[in-house]
Amino acid sequence: MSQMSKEDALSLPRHRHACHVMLYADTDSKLFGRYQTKHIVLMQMRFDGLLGFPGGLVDLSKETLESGLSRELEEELGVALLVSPEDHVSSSLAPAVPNLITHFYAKKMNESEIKEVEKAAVTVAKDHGLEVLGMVRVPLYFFKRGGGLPAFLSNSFIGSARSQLLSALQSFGLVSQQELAKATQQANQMRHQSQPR
Ligand SMILES: O=c1[nH]cnc2c1ncn2[C@@H]1O[C@H](COP(=O)(O)OP(=O)(O)O)[C@@H](O)[C@H]1O
Repeated sequence: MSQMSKEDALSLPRHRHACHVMLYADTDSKLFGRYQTKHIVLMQMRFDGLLGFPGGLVDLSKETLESGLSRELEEELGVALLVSPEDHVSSSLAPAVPNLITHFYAKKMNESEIKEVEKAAVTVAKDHGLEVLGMVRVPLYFFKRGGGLPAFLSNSFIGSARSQLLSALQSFGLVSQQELAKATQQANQMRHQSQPR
């Protein structure tokens, strides 16, 4: 991923710009009544079967990065979520799409706000069942045989969504560096094992 500042990205004349956001919250909920889950992180299953973050292309002739992202969120999540310039995390050239810059944001909410988003995404969001097949929570824990975060990371992701997720989990302190290294290593093994022979 070739990162650049938001200002440098905005000064490139012929590039298209896409913005995506990681919504997250702290939680006390216990899985099976026993395992502390600590954090909620939202991603979505896209129409193409790939995992990604909510968001999309913005039109800088009509809107700012943040207002374009809020418009996309309204369509995909069914709620008007304000994303501010302070929520910006990184801007990068897209790995496989020419002339595309992806801007990544992260917004911390509380657990009840996240639940409202999940509810609206199913009930009122225009894109539900079409461009977006469903919101998913990222399992941030480990179970035996690679269950949890390693299994989640062994799925297929759109563009740089997987590396955006990994760097955000680390920089916001949601998963330790050591656990992330273990998760990516196990995920790679799982991907390898599931290749057709
Ligand atoms: O979660 C993501 N992280 C990084 N890049 C993404 C993510 N989702 C989509 N992209 C990239 O951004 C481009 C436009 O995104 P998206 O498909 O969400 O926009 P659209 O709904 O406006 O068409 C995609 O072609 C893809 O390369």
